[in-house]
Amino acid sequence: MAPRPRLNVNVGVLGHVDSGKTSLARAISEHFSTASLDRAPQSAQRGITLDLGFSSFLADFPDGTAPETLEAYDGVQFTLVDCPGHASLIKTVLGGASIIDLMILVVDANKGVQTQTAECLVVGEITTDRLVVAINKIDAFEESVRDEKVGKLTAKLANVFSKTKFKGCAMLPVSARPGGADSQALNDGGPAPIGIEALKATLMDVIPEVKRKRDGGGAFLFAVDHCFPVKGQGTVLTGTTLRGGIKVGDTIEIPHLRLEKKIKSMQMFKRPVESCARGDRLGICVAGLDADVLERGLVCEPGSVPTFNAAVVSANKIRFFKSAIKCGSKFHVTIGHTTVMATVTFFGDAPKDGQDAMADAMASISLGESKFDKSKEYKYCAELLSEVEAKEASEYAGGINNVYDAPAFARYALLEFEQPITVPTDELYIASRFDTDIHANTCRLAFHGKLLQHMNTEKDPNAFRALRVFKMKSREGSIERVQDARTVIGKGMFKKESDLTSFIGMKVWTSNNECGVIEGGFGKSGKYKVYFSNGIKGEGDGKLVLRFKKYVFERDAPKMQQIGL
Ligand SMILES: Nc1nc2c(ncn2[C@@H]2O[C@H](COP(=O)(O)OP(=O)(O)OP(=O)(O)O)[C@@H](O)[C@H]2O)c(=O)[nH]1
Repeated sequence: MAPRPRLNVNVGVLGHVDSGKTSLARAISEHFSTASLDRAPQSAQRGITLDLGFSSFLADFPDGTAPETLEAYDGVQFTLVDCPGHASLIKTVLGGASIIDLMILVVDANKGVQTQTAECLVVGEITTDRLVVAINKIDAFEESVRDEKVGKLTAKLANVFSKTKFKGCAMLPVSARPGGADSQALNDGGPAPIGIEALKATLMDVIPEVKRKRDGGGAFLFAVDHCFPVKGQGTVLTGTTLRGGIKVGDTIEIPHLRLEKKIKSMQMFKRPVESCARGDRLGICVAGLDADVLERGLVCEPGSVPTFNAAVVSANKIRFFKSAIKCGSKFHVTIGHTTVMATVTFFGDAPKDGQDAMADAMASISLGESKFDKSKEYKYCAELLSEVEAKEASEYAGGINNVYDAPAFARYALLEFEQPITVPTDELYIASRFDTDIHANTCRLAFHGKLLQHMNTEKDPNAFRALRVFKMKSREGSIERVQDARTVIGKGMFKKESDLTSFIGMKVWTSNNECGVIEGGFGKSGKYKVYFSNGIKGEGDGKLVLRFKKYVFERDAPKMQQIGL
């Protein structure tokens, strides 16, 4: 009989430099190993170090307390992903974003919220629904005042978090390493960590949620965090299954190398397995692969990960980012394990047909946060988001966007990458500014979102034709005379030499809000005929307004330069 699988829960451990992330990850694992010393047969399975930055512990259900729903599993394993410095933090966390089930945000009790605490919080908001705050180093407070000091800090932090989607999240005081580096390690008889059991009990709350999340299909996708040769066997790729599953004998692809390999064997927690599922930590063994060619990266079902150099994305500003974000500027865009420079063009939702709807749409777009350069990007609208997976776009805007307390902030962007990238098409991304001119103590994460549509202009020079991003334009003229009950002759909108052909069929409004259609030119002086199918009741003040769309990517779509409403 095949061994039962083990449910794996992935926990990102994030926080400001020196807040004690590694000490905490170690304390949780060490504490467990120490506690399990008298249960020798299992101890080998506990506190296994899976890879640099990855450690783990087995959930401990005292006899009879394991939920029935977990019967199909051979226990629950928590994998702690200790995220180090800032740059790698984003890569590590985004690389595994879809598998991080919850995040422990470590806050130094003596320092409170620091710059990177805020950055980590942003990463958490983007990538996970569950957050537990570990207020570390509480040993630094005298025992007589500890409760009072921790209480005050907790209240302060609760206020900070109340503005995020983690409002009301658990906050637990801990000391991962009482006395700090100067004290003896626990193994050497040093003081025991404080608050670890309570923290672990809180982590256990997430188990039912994780179980539900694991039932996901899709093409196999695997985030490799380590690659090494094993003598006589082949090359082993260790990592986390982001989605889908595979079996021994299946073929996998390393997409950025376009290299396909057959799976010889697989291991989970040091035991051979025949298949795997979403969320599993796994070692995949293949033959004939040079371990040096792949350090971190993706493995997928052959052909399921495309290469492209431009993408339409949803875009949400990160509220801690203080510099201007402008159309045409460049950002570092991190998608999975890939970071590449991209030029960005922002645009908003397309207005609905009709004048008022258009005014509404423009107004809601301009309600966004003030640091965007309003003179430019607010004028851009996209009409084909329905063709650009609008469903996903709206779901996404509805979910993530609310995090930022700016419901009207939903917008989209075109990212033009400096090099082609090979990443899954439904990934999250974060755009950041790592330039030196931005001082390191400000948030460098500028905006984020999800890939909606990808394009490869190297392969298809007309790729932007599908992307109908436009600016709203208007022209004003006046009624020269009413020709009959349904037709007026207008003037003052076009020059004598203008070619009116592209304006034929476009809608024109009177100041009474009656709508007619340009039928064609009239005479040779730039005059035109406007036909009102319902008849024209009155001239109003005699003004005629033409509103039309002018396409932003006209260089690629000359025929779509402008279209009337
Ligand atoms: N007093 C005290 N010191 C602690 C505690 N936890 C960690 N430290 C000390 O804080 C320092 C930083 O701890 P680390 O665990 O390396 O912190 P980190 O957040 O992983 O650091 P980076 O990975 O470099 O960002 C070390 O000197 C630890 O010994 C604690 O509970 N109390």
